[in-house]
Amino acid sequence: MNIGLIGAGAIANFLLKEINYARHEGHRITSVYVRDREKYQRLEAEFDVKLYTDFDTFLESGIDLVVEAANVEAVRNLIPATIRKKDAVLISIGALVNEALLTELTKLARKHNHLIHLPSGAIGGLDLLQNANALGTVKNVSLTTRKPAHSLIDEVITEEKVIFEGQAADAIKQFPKNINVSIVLSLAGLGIEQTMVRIIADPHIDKNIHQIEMAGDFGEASFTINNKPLPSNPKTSYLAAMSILGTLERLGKNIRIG
Ligand SMILES: NC(=O)C1=CN([C@@H]2O[C@H](COP(=O)(O)OP(=O)(O)OC[C@H]3O[C@@H](n4cnc5c(N)ncnc54)[C@H](O)[C@@H]3O)[C@@H](O)[C@H]2O)C=CC1
Ligand SMILES: O=C([O-])CC(=O)C(=O)O
Repeated sequence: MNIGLIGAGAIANFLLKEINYARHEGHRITSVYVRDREKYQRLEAEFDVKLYTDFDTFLESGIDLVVEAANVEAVRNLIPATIRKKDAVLISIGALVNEALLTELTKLARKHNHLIHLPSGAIGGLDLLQNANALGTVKNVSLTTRKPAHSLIDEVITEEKVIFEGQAADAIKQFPKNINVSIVLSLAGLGIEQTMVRIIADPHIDKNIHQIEMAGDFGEASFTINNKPLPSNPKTSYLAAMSILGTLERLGKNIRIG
């Protein structure tokens, strides 16, 4: 499968190394869409890819699927055109807090017979949540995210500080680079208004910690994910990048788990 990548930052570089160097069977990144060709020119030789700054030409470059690893604006601006022509894997899932965009993408995917894959990113438990809510009987879902203070705020603090408490709908608007996980959790469960989020800036940790609690007629479940950050962008967890790889690997399988 020839993959087209949007973005050339921390997650994109992880994917280029893992897919094109390790030569994952059946997958290869062949095209990368960037806004600044000069800045990323070295990638062409390093990973044997072609860079594009024109999005239509990128979409027509012989790719089978698009992976977005850029930001929420890129999802808003580029994925409607993508989904008319290709399947897509999105990681800046926070963009889907916009219900009009979510509806538009759902309609386009159905009309053009394409799939939108939303990897579980830096969290887990989404299979359990969807199963537990099969009868609509999950009552509460909450996420507490704790990150190193410098990833979240400019202020220097010596004690941990709760910097957000409220609905996922508002959390992603205030922290679009840090809490995409709250939106995939919302989409898997109770929606953006009923999924409650707390964000804590902690000056004493070096991991991105996500704690999920859920309760309903099925019982209760809780998950804590202590994520190592990606060295090239500590806001982003290593697992988030790996979840795209995992999603791509599962595409070709005839047995689906979960
Ligand atoms: N769902 C999840 O669990 C997670 C999602 N994320 C999200 O993944 C995205 C990528 O993360 P990183 O690679 O760590 O960020 P990064 O900041 O290292 O890289 C983003 C890259 O995208 C490029 N970019 C931005 N807009 C673009 C556009 N319109 N077209 C082409 N390139 C564009 C930037 O120039 C930059 O090189 C971010 O939106 C981040 O918030 C990050 C971690 C977890
Ligand atoms: O990588 C993480 O731990 C979570 C993150 O940045 C996001 O959800 O946007």
